[in-house]
Amino acid sequence: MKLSELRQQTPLVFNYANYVTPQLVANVVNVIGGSPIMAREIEEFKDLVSLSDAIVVNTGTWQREELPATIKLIQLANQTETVVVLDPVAVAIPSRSVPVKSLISESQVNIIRGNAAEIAWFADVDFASHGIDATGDGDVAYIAKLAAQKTGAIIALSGKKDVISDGESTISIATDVPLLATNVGTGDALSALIGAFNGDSISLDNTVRAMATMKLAGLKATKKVATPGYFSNQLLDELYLLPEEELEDFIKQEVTHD
Ligand SMILES: Nc1ncnc2c1ncn2[C@@H]1O[C@H](COP(=O)(O)OP(=O)(O)O)[C@@H](O)[C@H]1O
Ligand SMILES: Cc1ncsc1CCOP(=O)(O)O
Ligand SMILES: [Mg+2]
Repeated sequence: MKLSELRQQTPLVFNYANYVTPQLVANVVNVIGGSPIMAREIEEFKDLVSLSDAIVVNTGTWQREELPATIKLIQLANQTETVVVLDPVAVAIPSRSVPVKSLISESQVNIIRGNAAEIAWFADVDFASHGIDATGDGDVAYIAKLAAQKTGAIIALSGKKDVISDGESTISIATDVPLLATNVGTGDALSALIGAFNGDSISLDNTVRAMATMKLAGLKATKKVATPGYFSNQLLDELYLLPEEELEDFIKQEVTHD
């Protein structure tokens, strides 16, 4: 959906969040115009999925014992055709990849949002990482396309260059906003934004719009502040104030089709 539609429809975004960044994630959903809710009680899933427009599963602080509940959550979302976004934090670390493999084989994730190292794991390509961060170099457009073909999900690969691919079309936004990488949780918040923008229907365009929203708000914040602490607050303000026309112009100028 477009930004004005998002602000009108206030999509309810159910975040199965990590315990590091839920406040930032909830605020980003709120200031853009959506409505966040965080939960992890299995008894609540049926009600919450029936009320939600998007489900965002972040495995950042996941415990292995949560796997059956998470599969159940995604299966419920699949039954109601509610979009599911997966944020597979540091999935390339071998012990973390085991439950993610089960999750994607037993339930259908519609969109996977991760940094280049996380997405490279789905593409079966080596890419250097350091904990939650991607540190390597590689052909990110190729990696995103391959990951989309292997998983059947839309891939939203974030970094200096964002790439969105469904395995056929591949789209890039190469806008460098280094301060976005200084705040832990911008990736998690981006995944929730992707859920919000895809709340009415799942598409490459809606995913591009969400990625462009974070880049443009970050770019605008960078023009006003220069350090990470102020940047975090300014980013929320820029998301809150973002004019739809500016976003659509930014997309026209910055988005390239590979
Ligand atoms: N080096 C960078 N230059 C510009 N933007 C970046 C850079 N690294 C990350 N971003 C932006 O920061 C946001 C979070 O992405 P990323 O840091 O890749 O996720 P994660 O926090 O999950 O590793 C995205 O909007 C992405 O475009
Ligand atoms: C530090 C940390 N540890 C586990 S999850 C997490 C936050 C990850 O946030 P992001 O993926 O947005 O950088
Ligand atoms: Mg991340």
